[in-house]
Amino acid sequence: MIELVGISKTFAGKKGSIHALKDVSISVKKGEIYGVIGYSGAGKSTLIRCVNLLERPDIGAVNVKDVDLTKLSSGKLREARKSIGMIFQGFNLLKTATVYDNIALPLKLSGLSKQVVEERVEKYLRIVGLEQKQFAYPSELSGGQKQRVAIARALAHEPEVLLSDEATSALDPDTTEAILDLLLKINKELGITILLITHEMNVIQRICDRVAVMENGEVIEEGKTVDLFTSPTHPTTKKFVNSLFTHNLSDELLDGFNETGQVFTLSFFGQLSGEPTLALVSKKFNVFPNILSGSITRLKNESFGQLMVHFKGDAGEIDKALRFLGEQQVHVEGVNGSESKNRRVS
Ligand SMILES: Nc1ncnc2c1ncn2[C@@H]1O[C@H](COP(=O)(O)OP(=O)(O)OP(=O)(O)O)[C@@H](O)[C@H]1O
Repeated sequence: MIELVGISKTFAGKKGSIHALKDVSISVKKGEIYGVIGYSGAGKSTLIRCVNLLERPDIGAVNVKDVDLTKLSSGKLREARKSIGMIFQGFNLLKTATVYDNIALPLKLSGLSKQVVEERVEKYLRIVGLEQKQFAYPSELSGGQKQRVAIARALAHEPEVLLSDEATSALDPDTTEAILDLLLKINKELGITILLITHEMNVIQRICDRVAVMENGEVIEEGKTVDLFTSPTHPTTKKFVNSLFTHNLSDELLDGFNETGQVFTLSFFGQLSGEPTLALVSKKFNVFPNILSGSITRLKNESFGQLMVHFKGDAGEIDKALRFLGEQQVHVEGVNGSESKNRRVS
């Protein structure tokens, strides 16, 4: 549905040129929710703005529905953009217009009849759950309600693709959850493909099928969300994944545990808890696992858990236990407090 092929973008900065995007390629399939995550300055905004050519890449192709938008005349580009909706962190609503008019005015400008405009506004206000607020002004709405209006405005053009530029970044956690649920509903019920950018791993975790991690204008890791959670390879990806799990154990404590055994984080996917597997470990091998901390989180369709475990026992037995865990699709990493050295076992 969306294919960015080898796009690069350079801006002229005060201290020289800034390479915001360096040979970036991503491919978003029809019907999926694709997330791009990165820290500030990674190039996410530039990337998403290239998809509808709000920003024109210096080189590379921007294929949407198999048409390279960079090759289109301005008239054809205007037409092609109709299939791409966009929502923003700051909502971008007209302050002097009611909720109804915020959605209706762009439709009228695109030449739709009065009747179609009315039908669309009503339909999409219903979908975002704001029928009661049609006569309100943006200043009378909460942040979440403003974002719902912006979503209704984008959907009212009946796009096939929705671009979301940090749409939940200005919202509190509960409102973020509600907006993410709405995006899931839009994706599922209306079949709209969603490409979003975010710096929050919980957004990726909750709704994305696939994800690209960006740093310094490059995609440093890309794949299914579940794979990124279970086996992140780049240190930045590991940092994002670990941001969801707080084990709250001091380095001193971990060093102490490592003197009396070995500490590992075990990542479980698709099982509610790792405990049955650990019970098996202690039964099969001469190893005593002691859970130090743990948490379970939900990905879009499955659960993902992480346990920090202290293994006591003979080093050879611990190695056998780790091999066994690897065979059970449990990902294991050694944890050294003060050295924060990680050892991937499987
Ligand atoms: N119009 C512009 N002119 C000059 N430099 C720009 C412009 N837009 C972006 N940049 C620079 O390009 C780089 C990538 O910026 P971009 O906004 O795409 O990153 P980001 O990952 O979205 O970060 P943030 O989350 O802070 O917006 C940054 O160094 C930024 O300063």
